[in-house]
Amino acid sequence: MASFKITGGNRLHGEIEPQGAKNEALQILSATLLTEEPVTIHKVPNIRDVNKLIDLLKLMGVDVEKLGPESYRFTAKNVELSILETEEYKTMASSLRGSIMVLGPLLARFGKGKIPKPGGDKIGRRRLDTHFIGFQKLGAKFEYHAGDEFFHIDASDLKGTYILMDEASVTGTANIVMAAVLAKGQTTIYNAACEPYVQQLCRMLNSMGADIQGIGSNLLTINGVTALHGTEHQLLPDMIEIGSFIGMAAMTKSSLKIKNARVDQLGLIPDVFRKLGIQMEIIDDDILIPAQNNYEIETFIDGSIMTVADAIWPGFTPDLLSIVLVVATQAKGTVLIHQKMFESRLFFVDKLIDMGAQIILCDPHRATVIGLDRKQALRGIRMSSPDIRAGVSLLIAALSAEGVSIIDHVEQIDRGYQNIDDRLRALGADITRID
Ligand SMILES: CC(=O)N[C@H]1[C@@H](OP(=O)(O)OP(=O)(O)OC[C@H]2O[C@@H](n3ccc(=O)[nH]c3=O)[C@H](O)[C@@H]2O)O[C@H](CO)[C@@H](O)[C@@H]1O
Ligand SMILES: C=C(OP(=O)(O)O)C(=O)O
Repeated sequence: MASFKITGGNRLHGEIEPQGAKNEALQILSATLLTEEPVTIHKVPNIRDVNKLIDLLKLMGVDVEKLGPESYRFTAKNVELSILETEEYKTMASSLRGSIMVLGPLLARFGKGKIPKPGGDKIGRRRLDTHFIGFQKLGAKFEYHAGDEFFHIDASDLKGTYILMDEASVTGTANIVMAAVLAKGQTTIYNAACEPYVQQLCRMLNSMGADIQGIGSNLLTINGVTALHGTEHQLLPDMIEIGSFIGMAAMTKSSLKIKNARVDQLGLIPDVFRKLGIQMEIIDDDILIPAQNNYEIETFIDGSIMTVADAIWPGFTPDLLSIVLVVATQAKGTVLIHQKMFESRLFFVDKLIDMGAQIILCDPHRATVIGLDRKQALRGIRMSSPDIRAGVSLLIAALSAEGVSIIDHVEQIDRGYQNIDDRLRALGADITRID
C-alpha cells in the first residue's frame, strides 16, 4: 500500500497537459473486441484501471501492441472464450468497474458472455440492472449466480428493439450500444446517457462501420450491421482531471495553464468553478487559471445560498463534486453540495473537518461548506484515500495545508491519475511517494 507525503503551502506554477479520459478509455478499449481487425487508439492514459483492462483483454486473447507512449493497436482476432471459466479471469475482471463493458461486445460478436460482479469505488450501491434489462430486451437470457457472484448471459440471437432505459446509466448505455450494433434490425435506446464518453464511443463505432444516429442526445437509433472493421481513434482529454487541476490551482493560489483541454467538450465544468469565484481565461484550447488569493462563491440571483448538484449529462458530473467541495473550504461564502447519484461519496469530509474545514454533513447526500476565506489554513494530517475523487480532493487539501500530510492508500488515486506525483512535482509541489 503506497502513500503520499505532502508538505503543503507551495504555490504551483507552469503548464500541465491532461491525460486521455479514463472513462472513455474503458469503453473504447472494450469496443476493440467487436472486430477481428486492428483498432489503433491514441492518448491512452497510463493509469491502473486502464492497464488492468488492457491486461484483461490480453488474457482474453487480444493481441496488444504498444506503438508509442500513449498509442496501442488491439487485434481481437483470436479471442479465447474458454478463458472466461478461469479463476484468473474472475480475479482480473472483478478488480475494476470498467470490465463490465466487455460484456456487450462479447454478446454481439460471440453470442455469450459472463462477468463477475465488477469492482470500482465503494461510493454507494452501484446496480447493473440497466445493463441486463437492456440485454434482455435485445433477446439475451441472463442469470446471476449469487454463489460465485457471476452474471451469465446467453445471447445467440440478438434482435433490435425499443429500449426505454430505467436510468441514463453511462456504462449501461455503452454496453447496450455495443451489443446492439451487431444485432439484427433496428434498436432505439431512449433515456440514453450522452456523456462525451458515450458520444466518442458511438463515433468510433460508426467509423468501424456501425450505423448509430442521435449521437449527443438521449435518443439513439442503431441499425444493426453484420460486421465491423478496424479503425483509429483518439481519446478526449480527461475532463475530470481538468476539473481537478482547476480546483488545485485555486486552492493553492497557483497560476496554471491546462493545455489542450478540448474546452468545447467540458459542458458546465468551467461555469461551476466560476460560480465559486475562480477566474479562468480560455486561450485557444488552453485554460489559464491566474493566481488568486481569494475567491468568493456566488449566491443565486435571489440572494439564497448556492447549490452545486450533480446530474446526468449535460448536467454537472458527480465525479467533480468532491473537488468542488474541497475548493469551497477556502472560498468566501457558503455552498450546499448535493451528491444526488451516490450515497457514500461525501463521507470523506470528516478528514477535511479534521484539517480545520467548516463543513456540516447534513445527510449522506448533502454537505454545507462554510468557506474559511483563507482566514485560517487547513492543517496537515494523516488520512486515507477512500475513493478516487475523494483521494484527489484530499491531495488538493494537503497541497494547500500548513504542515505535512500523509495520504495512505493512494492506489485509489492511481486508478485514474497518471503519474500524479511526478507531474505535480514538476509544477513545484512538495510530494513524495512512500512505498
Ligand atoms: C467507468 C465509468 O465510466 N464510471 C462512471 C460511470 O459509472 P456508471 O456507469 O457505473 O454509473 P451510472 O451512470 O450507471 O450511475 C451512477 C449512479 O447514478 C445513479 N443514477 C444514474 C442515472 C440516473 O438517471 N439517475 C441516477 O440516480 C445510478 O443509480 C448510480 O448510483 O458514470 C458515473 C456517473 O456519471 C460516474 O460517476 C463514473 O465515474
Ligand atoms: C467513480 C469513478 O470510477 P469507477 O466508475 O470506475 O468506480 C470515477 O471515475 O470517479
